[in-house]
Amino acid sequence: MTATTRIGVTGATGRMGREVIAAVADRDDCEVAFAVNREPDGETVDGIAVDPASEFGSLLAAHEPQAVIDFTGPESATEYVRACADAKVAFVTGTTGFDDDQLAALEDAAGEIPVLRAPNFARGVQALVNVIGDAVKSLPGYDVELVETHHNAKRDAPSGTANRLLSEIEANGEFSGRAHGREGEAPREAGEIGVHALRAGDITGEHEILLAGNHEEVRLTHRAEDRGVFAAGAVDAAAWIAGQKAGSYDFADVIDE
Ligand SMILES: NC(=O)C1=CN([C@@H]2O[C@H](COP(=O)(O)OP(=O)(O)OC[C@H]3O[C@@H](n4cnc5c(N)ncnc54)[C@H](OP(=O)(O)O)[C@@H]3O)[C@@H](O)[C@H]2O)C=CC1
Ligand SMILES: O=C(O)C1=N[C@H](C(=O)O)C[C@H](O)C1
Repeated sequence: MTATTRIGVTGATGRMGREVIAAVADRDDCEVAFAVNREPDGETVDGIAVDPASEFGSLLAAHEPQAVIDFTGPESATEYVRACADAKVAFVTGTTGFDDDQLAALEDAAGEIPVLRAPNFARGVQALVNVIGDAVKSLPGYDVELVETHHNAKRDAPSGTANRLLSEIEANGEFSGRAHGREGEAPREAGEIGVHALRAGDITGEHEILLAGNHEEVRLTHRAEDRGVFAAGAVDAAAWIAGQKAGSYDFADVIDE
């Protein structure tokens, strides 16, 4: 008999929180231990009662989940990870837009519990992260432009995924800096990476990297067609992290195992 991973869900009434609860229900080896949101109004999601975030600490103590899955905002994720560290519960976050202090808080917690942070839980994006460095290395001197497109309620720009891809690109080529959007009269500077964030409608999430030079172009595109893809990856991560020791992990650790 496989052990059941009991999962606490934050941001439960948000776009991703709802998907996470549905993804947990799709699996035989996981269950929702509890769900919270900032100020729920007696809501339920898929029959699960959503409690106020102010009760998070006492819910951890009462339900003893093996992991928490968080898709909220950087400030609240930082508060949740501290409470998880105090309760010795593993923490998986897909939240993006962390500043350096918030990233340091996640690192601190990772000294006490397993913490997995991934800006994108789609397996296709992980594949893109794996190959983009080689593509850039193979095409030195080519112009690189990144375009990410998301729904009109997304707060952070560029997306967390874009930042992750940009780190890989920068680590594998000679670039002078990032140019965010463009206007005015100057031509493109050699060595800059163009970065463009589009926000429109309910687009789930698209990332495209264009490499152009030598009278040719290469376009590497990932398009998420459904948020369920991200949620399924996050639940895979929670099931995996429950057995890990304290430390910082990313989605590649889950996929590579
Ligand atoms: N890693 C990945 O694969 C993916 C990552 N994301 C990231 O996940 C995050 C959430 O995205 P999404 O679900 O679309 O956003 P939503 O705004 O739809 O949901 C966020 C939820 O978190 C709650 N929340 C926000 N701030 C707080 C707080 N301070 N305390 C308690 N609860 C809070 C919100 O509550 P309220 O309703 O009260 O505002 C809301 O229910 C974003 O950072 C996004 O970039 C998104 C998709 C995939
Ligand atoms: O906010 C979103 O919706 C998404 N956010 C993540 C990001 O910032 O990269 C992942 C995905 O693209 C959807």
